[in-house]
Order: sequence, then structure tokens, then C-alpha cells
Amino acid sequence: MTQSGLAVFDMDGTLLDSLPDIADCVREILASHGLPPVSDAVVRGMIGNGVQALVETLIRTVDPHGQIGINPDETVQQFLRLYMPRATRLSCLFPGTEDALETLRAQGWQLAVCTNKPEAAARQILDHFGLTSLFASIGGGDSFPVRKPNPAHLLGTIELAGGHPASTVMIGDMMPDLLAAKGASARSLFAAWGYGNPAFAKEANGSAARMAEVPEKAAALLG
Ligand SMILES: O=C(O)COP(=O)(O)O
Ligand SMILES: [Mg+2]
Repeated sequence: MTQSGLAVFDMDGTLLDSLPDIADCVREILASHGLPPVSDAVVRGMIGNGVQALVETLIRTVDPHGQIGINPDETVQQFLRLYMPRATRLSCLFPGTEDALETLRAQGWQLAVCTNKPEAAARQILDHFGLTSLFASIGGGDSFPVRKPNPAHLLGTIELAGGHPASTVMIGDMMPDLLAAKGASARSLFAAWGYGNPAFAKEANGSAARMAEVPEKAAALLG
């Protein structure tokens, strides 16, 4: 069946397994304060709300009483300085991503990315994997005045892609993705392979265990 829908993908934990690079940057930040490292598992749950939120959560975790006095704004800058040149050193696409994107395009879907990462980082990563030209729009966490879970981030990304919320499926692994979809009156598909909690699935219109399931499950959501 030919589709005229728009499939909007979240990036971290949905298209890209970015955890190893993000966790290494977090550990470098901790080391710079003389703090012990945290595991990847600890960092995993901090990804999906943007760099600012990651830094705030990190500070709450390692310095809950503010005794070390880690400055959030400086730490955001430090994170970006560390992360930008190495965003694809260890990170890779989740299995089946390229095939699923090609299948969706062949079925007539338009594709977009709506991520809380800075747009420059998102573009650099998509360029690295040779995927940029597949996407009609790329909405980063700094592309609009607001970001997910605010639906205006998703609505702006949809508009740039020439799509319509009623024929859009947002595919994402975290609550901001599912809440943005709900607020934008778009459909949502929970990316169960990502960094989220399986319980998030009940906030979505559907759930996919693997990227390879996305074309069929997304089509089913638009009927
Ligand atoms: O938390 C981030 O920086 C990005 O997360 P997202 O790509 O899952 O929106
Ligand atoms: Mg995500």
C-alpha cells in the first residue's frame, strides 16, 4: 500500500545508540571534578530530554546537596565541547535502521527527525551515517523556542516537512516523544529497543520491539 504519511523519528535511543559516547563524556566531566565514574546504565535514563536536562539530572545524582557546586551552564558547555567532536566515535545506528528507513521511503512515507539534541549535532551524526538526504526536516532541541515534550517542537518539524499531524507517526523511546505526539494530535509508536521503560508503551498508540517492525506498525496506526 502506498503511504502519504510522515514518520518522525526521535534520535537518541531510537535511530542512534548514542549511549557509549554520551556516557564517556559524562565520565570525563565527573573526572574533571575528581568524582568517580558512573556506569552506562546510570546515564541511559538521563538521555532524551536534551543536554540541559541531562546535566541537571547528573548534578542532582552526583552532588545532591550542592556541596561540590558544579555549575550547570558551564557543564552544558563542557558537555558540548566534549561531545560534538566525538558524537560518532562509539555510537551506531540501531540494527535494521537503514533498511527500515529505505522501506518507509519506498512505501511513500516522508521522513523527519525530531530530537532534543542540538540540531548541529543531529545533522553531523546523520551526515556521518549518510542519512541526511532521507529526511524532509530535522528539528533539533534548539531549532525552535521550545522542545519535546512541548508539542510545538513536533508541530514545527512536521510543518517544515510539509506534513500534517493527522497523518504523522512519531516514533520515540521516551516520554517527551510520546507526550509531544499526544499534544500535537499525532500518532505515536513506542521504540521499545531504546532507553525507555517498557511501561511507557501504554502512553503510545502502538509499540515496536525492533526497528524492522516500524514500517508495518506505523502503517497500521494511520489505517
Ligand atoms: O537528550 C538528548 O540530548 C537527545 O535525546 P533525543 O534524541 O532522544 O530527543
Ligand atoms: Mg530518545
